[in-house]
Amino acid sequence: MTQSNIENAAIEFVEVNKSYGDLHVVDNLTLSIEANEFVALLGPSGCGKSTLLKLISGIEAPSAGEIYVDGELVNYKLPRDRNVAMVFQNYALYPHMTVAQNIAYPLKTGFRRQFSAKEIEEKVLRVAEIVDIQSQLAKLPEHLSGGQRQRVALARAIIREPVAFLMDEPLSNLDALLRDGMRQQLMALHKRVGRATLYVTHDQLEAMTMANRIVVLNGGVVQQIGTPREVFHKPANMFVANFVGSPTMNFVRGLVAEDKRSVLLNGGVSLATHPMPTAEIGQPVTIGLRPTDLITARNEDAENVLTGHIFQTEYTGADHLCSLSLTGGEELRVRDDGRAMPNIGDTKRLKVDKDYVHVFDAAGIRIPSKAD
Ligand SMILES: Nc1ncnc2c1ncn2[C@@H]1O[C@H](COP(=O)(O)OP(=O)(O)OP(=O)(O)O)[C@@H](O)[C@H]1O
Repeated sequence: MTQSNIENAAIEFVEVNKSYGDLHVVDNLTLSIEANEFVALLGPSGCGKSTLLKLISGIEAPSAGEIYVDGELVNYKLPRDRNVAMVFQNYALYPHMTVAQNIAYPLKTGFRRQFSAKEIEEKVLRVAEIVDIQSQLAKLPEHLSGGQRQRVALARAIIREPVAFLMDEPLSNLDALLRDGMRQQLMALHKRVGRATLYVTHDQLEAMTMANRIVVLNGGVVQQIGTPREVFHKPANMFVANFVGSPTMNFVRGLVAEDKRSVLLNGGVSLATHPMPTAEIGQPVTIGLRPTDLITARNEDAENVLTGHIFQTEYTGADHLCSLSLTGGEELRVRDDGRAMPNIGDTKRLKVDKDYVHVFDAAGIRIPSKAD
């Protein structure tokens, strides 16, 4: 088939595989990205994120499967004939060209060569204004800051009016403060330009704050595809649970109780969960509790309460992270929601709502509950 079956998909992968020799880098990926959608590819170094962008742009060819851009099969198309624009981490600007020449470059090459000099000048000015770089047009890239170079790279991508933007860690060369600002600018830009964006990052905060949907990858295998809320609140497995969210989720061991609507931790504490019809009574499980979901229990609270001693504290400015040793011997990190300085050796009673008790089986897969 040379036409995609899915209406409105800007990019579509159908059963795509990619190997480099014996190394399997993309494992049977099927994914469709709508026009206007902002999708983050999130995963650790080497999990195959950049490879996916290279497959769409045509820098690499898939070992098997089909890739569609704007409904058209592109497997056999040259990179310059695929209407997508890459934005790289290192900006990839031409050092001997001015900012204006860099931005204009895509209009003078490939299949968009039909513009007059005046039209090009007008378009350059228009996109330079979109990214607020219009006062720097005559400069060479070496005379720009990192943030300004990144905006030139964006302008050069926008001027092509592509079906999709492919962004490979575009903010990772910027310092933390600039990155925060650029993140907001990129989101505003996405709203304004309104094209499908596939955004590669290993930074879960970037993915959570910017994306409509997140594809979590590990070792070339999709772990979960979902909205930021879905991957945060209903992680499909322990990899996702651990990779998304900061500070990272705590994991403690336990068993499924007889009612299949609670778990028993080592040390005998019982935590209520939503009903888990597919769980087996006595099944060994790992229980995931986010440090931010454990709150100080009130005196009258008796259910879903954990007690432990503080053995370490970390001050973050906004709050304290306390490491606790529980009565059953397990350890937990918790965000201290009080203003007072916690002390080593203090006893803490913590309460967790059953909505926030995540249960995983021995293979690390989420045990679904009736609330899922
Ligand atoms: N041309 C190539 N030849 C052989 N192996 C490659 C090639 N390109 C990438 N790889 C390997 O494929 C795997 C995935 O690489 P990829 O660049 O897609 O990872 P990534 O998730 O983008 O990582 P990072 O965040 O570090 O950029 C890695 O193990 C990498 O070493």
